[in-house]
Amino acid sequence: ALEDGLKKADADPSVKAVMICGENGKFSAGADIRGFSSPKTLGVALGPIVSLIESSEKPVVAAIEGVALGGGLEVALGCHYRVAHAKARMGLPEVTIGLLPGAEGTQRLPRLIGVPAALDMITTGKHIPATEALKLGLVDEIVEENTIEAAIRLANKVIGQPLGPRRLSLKPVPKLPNMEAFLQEAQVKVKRQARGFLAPELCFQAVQAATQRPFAEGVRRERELFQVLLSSGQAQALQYAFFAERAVHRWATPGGINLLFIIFDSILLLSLGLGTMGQGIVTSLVKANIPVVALEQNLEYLNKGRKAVMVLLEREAKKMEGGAQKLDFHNPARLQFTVDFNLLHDVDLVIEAVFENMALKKEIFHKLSNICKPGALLCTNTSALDIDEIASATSRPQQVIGTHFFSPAHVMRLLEIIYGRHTSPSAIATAMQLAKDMKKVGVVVGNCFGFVGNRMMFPYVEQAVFLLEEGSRPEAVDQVLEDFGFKIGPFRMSDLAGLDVGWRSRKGQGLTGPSLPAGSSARQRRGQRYSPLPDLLCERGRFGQKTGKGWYQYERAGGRTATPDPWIHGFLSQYRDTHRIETRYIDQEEILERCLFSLINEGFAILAEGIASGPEHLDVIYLNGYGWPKHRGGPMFYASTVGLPRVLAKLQKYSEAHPDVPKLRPSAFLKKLVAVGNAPLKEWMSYLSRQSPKL
Ligand SMILES: CCCCCCCC(=O)CC(=O)SCCNC(=O)CCNC(=O)[C@H](O)C(C)(C)COP(=O)(O)OP(=O)(O)OC[C@H]1O[C@@H](n2cnc3c(N)ncnc32)[C@H](O)[C@@H]1OP(=O)(O)O
Ligand SMILES: NC(=O)C1=CN([C@@H]2O[C@H](COP(=O)(O)OP(=O)(O)OC[C@H]3O[C@@H](n4cnc5c(N)ncnc54)[C@H](O)[C@@H]3O)[C@@H](O)[C@H]2O)C=CC1
Repeated sequence: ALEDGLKKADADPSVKAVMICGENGKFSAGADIRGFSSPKTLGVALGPIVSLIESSEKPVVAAIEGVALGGGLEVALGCHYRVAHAKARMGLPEVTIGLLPGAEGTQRLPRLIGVPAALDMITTGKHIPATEALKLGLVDEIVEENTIEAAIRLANKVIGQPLGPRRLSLKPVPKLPNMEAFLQEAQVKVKRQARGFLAPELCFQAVQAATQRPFAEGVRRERELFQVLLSSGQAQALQYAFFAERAVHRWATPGGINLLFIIFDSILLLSLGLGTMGQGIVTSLVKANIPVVALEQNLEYLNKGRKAVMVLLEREAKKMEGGAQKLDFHNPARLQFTVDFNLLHDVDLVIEAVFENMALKKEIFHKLSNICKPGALLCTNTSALDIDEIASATSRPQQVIGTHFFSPAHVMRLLEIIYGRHTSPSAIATAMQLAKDMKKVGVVVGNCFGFVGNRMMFPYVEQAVFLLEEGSRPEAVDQVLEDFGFKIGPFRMSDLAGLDVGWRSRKGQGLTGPSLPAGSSARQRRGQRYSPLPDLLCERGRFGQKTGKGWYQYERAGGRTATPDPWIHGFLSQYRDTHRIETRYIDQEEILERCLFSLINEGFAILAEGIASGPEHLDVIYLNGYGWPKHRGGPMFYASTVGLPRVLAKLQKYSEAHPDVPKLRPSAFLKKLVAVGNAPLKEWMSYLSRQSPKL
């Protein structure tokens, strides 16, 4: 249609200029992402249309409202002038779906805004606001009122002016005094951050081509690189992740009730507990413009928490400087700190984040139930405790729900929303809306120990520790998983989070410490293999980064640079001697498969139990809360690319070698999916006789 319209306009002498706009206040979100996997649309090329726009003999002005993303922005780059609404956003996000701007964008953008800014936009895929676009020279004008009228005004003004200087393909790429050195440094940075993710590196190469070749040759290079990415499994994984993230917003209860209309504008929210999590939660709420009261148990904790929150908010305010939105956190109507429980009367929603202790949580929920107004929703940030038991301490279990944030809560996007036996649909809807307002990804899951994310994480960490017992080292295991794409491996992660957290939980479960029955075997608990290694480290005061020693050593307590620790190596070999374990060489494949396949196996068990609605939910949880590499699409998608028969065969092999490790025993659901012929991921749930009874 664009092509037809342009040709008509060119042929009609009464037409003096052309304005291109979108419908309903949006310019364009780019290509239809679903189209990339459909052979029908592969033949359609946008590049030649962009060239056609640029070569028009009549001025073409883009009127950008809402978004101009991907192919949409490339269309705008073909226009001779660009007018944007002040609230519009622009970007070339192709890299985030595993591609590069394939309609000549990598060649035009550097010619317009220079190599550093273009490289930044293209390799990160970030959306920039119109104000920034104006500063960069990406748009010619921004307006507060009617963009289309402003674009028409501009078009009328420029009729008759020479178009040559406005055709980006004819412009040289602006020179940098040190282009060579700049590009080298930029490439190193892109590679370091990409960790096996192809698209940023190929985006870089396409922009580099713009600096080295004439426009037409640069376009050819862009096309070649685009084809490489298009046929890579990584692009498919990222596009799957894009739609999976949107699919988790569509949830329904068994009766099909779906309520998502709760508005948070005037809600007063209470955050209870201002420790590590409370601080991040309060920061996120203020950022989301939700009035909040933060409550602590005494003035000492309150002042400590307030200070930490203020530091976080100052930092956030700095990041937002120059933008349209301001953080309003000095206003007591927006943020209050208190130790006065009487303020609970007025709040609409409470998020509890006190110590992880069932008796304390029950005591608090009982109090909340007595004090809060009848409609108030009571949320708990517990990471593993039973939501139903917490709800049983209240007279309104239908209004109790788990809202499991991830640390640091003002950064991590995931919010696991845990539905108890009595939780009402409107409570779920409210929590989902809260996630949306906080710009987080809410995923509704059922209630079980560890919920979804942590429950899948337990076998992964367990395998990592077993591998140490058998002969590996923390740095070897971490390296394999970091090469796979995780930002940090399990041991670095455990040092960061603090080994004492798990130790406390294991003591609570009677797996170690004074409550462990006398005469228990060192490496067995309840008939299953158990590794006391993490407990032994804790007993020696090695809690990780906070104490300067854990699975690694650090420069000081609180230090962040992990160095392999010879003490650990000696300790491990002594441990193996004590327990008569023969040290063996463990290769990378075994490390990867045992850690990942045990996690995936747990995922199948979760699906079969109806704790999550589908594999996409598990993948969204892992992509947004656990640093699973995006270009691998999440654990369940990854399993589908490896092939379920292979996952099953490997689990069977490892399970036979370690019969006392139940988490390696293949789940019945996985076996069933293999038996029906390696069903594709989209069909998995149709092989369960009862779907999501808990949702
Ligand atoms: C002709 C082929 C020739 C190819 C030549 C190469 C051209 C290229 O260089 C390649 C490209 O353009 S690739 C596409 C680049 N564009 C993007 O990545 C934008 C992705 N979308 C967004 O960021 C947000 O949805 C956005 C900011 C737009 C809106 O966010 P919201 O939070 O308001 O809404 P969402 O819930 O995200 O989205 C609403 C519904 O729209 C669907 N959707 C959005 N963008 C889409 C897109 N580009 N393709 C297909 N579906 C898309 C989205 O899935 C959601 O659907 P439902 O969940 O069913 O409602
Ligand atoms: N730290 C983490 O990475 C994550 C923790 N969680 C969960 O979040 C909750 C809080 O954890 P953290 O913030 O790490 O703990 P924390 O120990 O840093 O903070 C807990 C805070 O609760 C306050 N508190 C205790 N009793 C109180 C009472 N009666 N009234 C008001 N405040 C009270 C304490 O003074 C303390 O400031 C726990 O349930 C934990 O399992 C969930 C996700 C991640």
